[in-house]
Amino acid sequence: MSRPDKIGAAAALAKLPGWNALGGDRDAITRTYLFPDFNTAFGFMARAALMAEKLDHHPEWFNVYNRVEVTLATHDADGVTELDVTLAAFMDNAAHHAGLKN
Ligand SMILES: C[C@H](O)[C@H](O)[C@H]1CNC2=NC(N)=NC(=O)C2=N1
Repeated sequence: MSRPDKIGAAAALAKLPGWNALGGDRDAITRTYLFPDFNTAFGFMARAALMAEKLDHHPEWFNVYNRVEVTLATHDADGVTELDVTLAAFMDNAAHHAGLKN
């Protein structure tokens, strides 16, 4: 796949309410989702995983019970690209369908 162009966290965040810059010296975006329970959290992760495979673009994430912390960046571009915006928007939609609490 062709290498996507870096747009940077600030440009991505303008399109993604609810997301934040990771901070530090790394160009990445982050969001924490809270679900009713583990079942809904893991259902969300399963949907996101299938889309990640389809896009060949994968999240960094951490799950404890009903909480899923997600960080997105495009490693090949050393920062945030439109691929991250696409995956983030998909995850937001999936999270709302899964019963997002926050
Ligand atoms: C070989 C494979 O296509 C690449 O390593 C893909 C896989 N998933 C990826 N995911 C993310 N987030 N960034 C990448 O640069 C990336 N590259």
